[in-house]
Amino acid sequence: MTAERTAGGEPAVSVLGLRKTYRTFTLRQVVAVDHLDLTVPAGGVHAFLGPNGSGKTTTIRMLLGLVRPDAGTVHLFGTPVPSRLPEVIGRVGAIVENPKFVPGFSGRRNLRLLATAVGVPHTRVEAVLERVDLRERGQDQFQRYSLGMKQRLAIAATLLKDPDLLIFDEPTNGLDPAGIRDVRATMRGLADEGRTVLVSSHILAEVEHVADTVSVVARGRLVAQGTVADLLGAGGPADVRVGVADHDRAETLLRAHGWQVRRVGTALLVSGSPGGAQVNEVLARGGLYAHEVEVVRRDLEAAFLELTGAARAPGPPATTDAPAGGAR
Ligand SMILES: Nc1ncnc2c1ncn2[C@@H]1O[C@H](COP(=O)(O)OP(=O)(O)OP(=O)(O)O)[C@@H](O)[C@H]1O
Repeated sequence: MTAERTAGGEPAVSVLGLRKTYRTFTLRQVVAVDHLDLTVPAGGVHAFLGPNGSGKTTTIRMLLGLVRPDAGTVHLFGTPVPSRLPEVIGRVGAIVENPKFVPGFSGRRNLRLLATAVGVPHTRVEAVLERVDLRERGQDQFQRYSLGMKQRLAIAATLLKDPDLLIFDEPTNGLDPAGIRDVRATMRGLADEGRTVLVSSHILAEVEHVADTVSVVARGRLVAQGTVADLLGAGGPADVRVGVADHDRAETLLRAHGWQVRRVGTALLVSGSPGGAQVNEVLARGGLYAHEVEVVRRDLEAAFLELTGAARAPGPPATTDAPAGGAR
C-alpha cells in the first residue's frame, strides 16, 4: 500500500513557469505568483514556506483547479491540471479554507454527512476519526471542540477518500502549541504511511521539524528548494564565536584575513571564515590563545528571513503592466 501511493516515480506535484496576476479594485495589477517552478517529491512532508502575501494560497488554489493560471503548467502525479483534473482529484485531499461543518452536529455526524456526499462507507468515518485521535470525542458537538480538534476533524474529512496527496494551507494558523504539535504529529504519521503532505506556512518553526523537504517562496517566486539542511547551507558558512583576553589585537588579526568581526558580550563573533580551526590557528600564530571557540550553527529562521527578504520592512507587492487574468 505504501509503495502503491508513490508508484510510477512521478513527483506528487510538478509546477513549471506558473504565473498568476490579480486586478485590485483600483485596477492595479498584482503579481501573486511569478514564473514559479516547484517540485514536490512523492512521499514525505514538503513545507511550502513564505511570508504573508508571497503567493502560497494562490499557488495551492491553482494546484486544485480553483484558480486559473495566466501561464505555466501543473501536473499532479504526472497528470496535467486542470485539463485532466477529474482523473487525479480522487488521489488528492485538501484544506484550503476553513471547512464548513455543522456546529450543532457531532464530529462523527459531520463526517458521516461528508462520507455520504463523496460515496464512502460509514466504516471509513471510524477509521479516519481514529487516525486523527478523535474517536473518543467523535460524539461531541463540533462547536465544543478546541481549535486543534476542529483542525484535526478537517484533516479527518480530507482522509475519507484515502488520498495519496494531502494539501494543507496554513493548518496550524491560530492553534496553541499543543494543537500545533498534534497537527504536526498527524502530518508526520500520514507521510509515514507513504502519503505526500504539502503544507504551507509563513512560520518556519511550525513546520521545520516535520518537513523532509522545503520550498521557499518570496513575492511569488521560488527562492530556495531542498532539504532543511540545504536551506541552512544556502546562507553560507557558519559564524565562529571566540573568547580571547585581548579583543583589540584579535580583531586586527582576524580582520586582516578579510573576515568580519563583531563584539558580542565578552566574546567576538567572526563571520566569513572557513571554520573554527582556521580562526583558532590565526589567533595562535599571533600569540593569542582562545579560551573558547564555538561554531555557531546557522539559525534556520535567519536563513529563512534572509532568503525571503522578510527581515526587511515589507514592500508593496510586485505590480505589472501586463494584462491580468483577474480573480475567478
Ligand atoms: N482575489 C485576489 N484579488 C486580488 N489580489 C489578490 C487576490 N488573492 C490574493 N491576492 C494578492 O496576491 C498576493 C499573494 O496572495 P496569497 O494569498 O496567494 O499569498 P499567501 O502567501 O498565501 O499569503 P498568506 O500567508 O497571507 O495567506 C498578495 O499580494 C494578495 O494580496
